[in-house]
Amino acid sequence: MAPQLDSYFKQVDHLSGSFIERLRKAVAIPSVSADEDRRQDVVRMSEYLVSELKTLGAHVESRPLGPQPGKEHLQLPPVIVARYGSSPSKRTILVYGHYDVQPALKDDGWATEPFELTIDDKDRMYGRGSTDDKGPVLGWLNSIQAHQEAGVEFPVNLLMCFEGMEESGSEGLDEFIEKEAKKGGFFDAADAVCISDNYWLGTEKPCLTYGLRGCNYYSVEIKGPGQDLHSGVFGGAAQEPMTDLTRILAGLVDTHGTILILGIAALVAPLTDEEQSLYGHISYTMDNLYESLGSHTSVHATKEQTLMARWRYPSLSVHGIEGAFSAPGAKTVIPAKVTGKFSIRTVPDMEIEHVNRLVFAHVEKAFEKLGSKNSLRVSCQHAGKWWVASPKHWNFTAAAKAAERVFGVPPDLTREGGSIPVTITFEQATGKNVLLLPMGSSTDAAHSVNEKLDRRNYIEGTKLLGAYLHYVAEEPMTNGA
Ligand SMILES: C[C@H](N)C(=O)N[C@@H](Cc1c[nH]cn1)C(=O)O
Ligand SMILES: [Zn+2]
Ligand SMILES: [Zn+2]
Repeated sequence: MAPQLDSYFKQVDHLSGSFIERLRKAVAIPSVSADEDRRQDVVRMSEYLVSELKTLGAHVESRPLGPQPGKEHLQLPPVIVARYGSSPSKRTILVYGHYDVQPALKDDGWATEPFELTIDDKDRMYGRGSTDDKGPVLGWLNSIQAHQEAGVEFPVNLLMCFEGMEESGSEGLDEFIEKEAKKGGFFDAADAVCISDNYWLGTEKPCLTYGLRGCNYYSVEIKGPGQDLHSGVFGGAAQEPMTDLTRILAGLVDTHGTILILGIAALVAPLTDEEQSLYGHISYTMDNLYESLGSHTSVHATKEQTLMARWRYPSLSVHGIEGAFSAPGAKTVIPAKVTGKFSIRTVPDMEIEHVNRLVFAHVEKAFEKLGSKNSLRVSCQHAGKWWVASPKHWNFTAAAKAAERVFGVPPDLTREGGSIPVTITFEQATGKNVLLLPMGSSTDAAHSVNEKLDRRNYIEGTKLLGAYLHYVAEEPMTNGA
């Protein structure tokens, strides 16, 4: 099956040095979507992709999305759409990825410069965006190049959609996808969708992923004094926003991960016996978790509880406080205005608006109980829905064959604790099956300090993406295709 794959694999190995250079150039562009001052870099990253895709002979368009809602002085970064091949006799696969990254500063605790790809003696390639999501996005480009240089016919028509706001709620993308999925739109011809933007459960075994949690992201702003104050002069005389905020944040979740907001637990779909029986078969150990955590500070004692906590139950994380004193030293300041940030990862059957109502009511009641003269504003910054699909589709069968061919083991079927807000939009707008096909491993530290992608995952992952397209081309037209 898929007889030309060996030539393709050989060419990927042969080109591996230039693929790493491609990633090095991408990591060097600090395309942080959350930072207004970096918006030009996000645009520069889109231009880099356009130029690479044009060199590969793809048809490419950079589509503007207009001003950013709520920050009208800022233009949203463009969506890059591209097409490689348009043969009526081939299947058409739509792939999505994002070229923006999470913020990163060397002072956060990085061992190397975050925007310089640094490869250590174990072939770990450190750099912001290496695994999330520049490596996987470039994997598709690498795959095109290796086919060309190996003289192997590209097995499908490839449609690409690369966005620059995923780490900031995929602003503007839902409407774009809905429009382009309609008759005559750029994505109209898609037979299935593939997204490479999540991670293996461990470090050795590949995964195919059929579920994601959603994410509702909140801000709680508390303000009182007209400006920051001297705590010696005003401490005891002024009501302090930081005191109010920390008390509110402390009442959201307990040490064991239980969400303390009334009504949240009741929204979660009950666990069935059938679902419960799935977890024991997954190749995962508590040691895998400890390795990813870099510690033994887990909430749960067993792998089943841990996987369920990550995939099928909600979690609440407190992320930070804007306006609070956070530098080294001992500044005796009373901050005048502070904004706490927290998010809830949502699961079936939690609806975005219902969760919002419960959160707002909880925070407002908690603030009222404090009897403070300060003022409160609570809002949802962005929200994306959870997604669970059927893995019994030719799209998944093809990916499973590809994973086994490249890595020599059948992949695990997993869900993912993170969120990719547009996944459900692609599914609903195109009416086609969506597969998540991760490249990176559980130790990659996406969003954290020292994010990395192992050379093996990048190069074998490029083989995986290409092999998947070959097996897609061979799959019979069943299961709604
Ligand atoms: C899984 C994916 N690579 C990812 O990191 N997604 C982000 C998206 C996000 C940001 N805010 C809300 N969702 C994530 O899961 O945090
Ligand atoms: Zn991310
Ligand atoms: Zn991502």
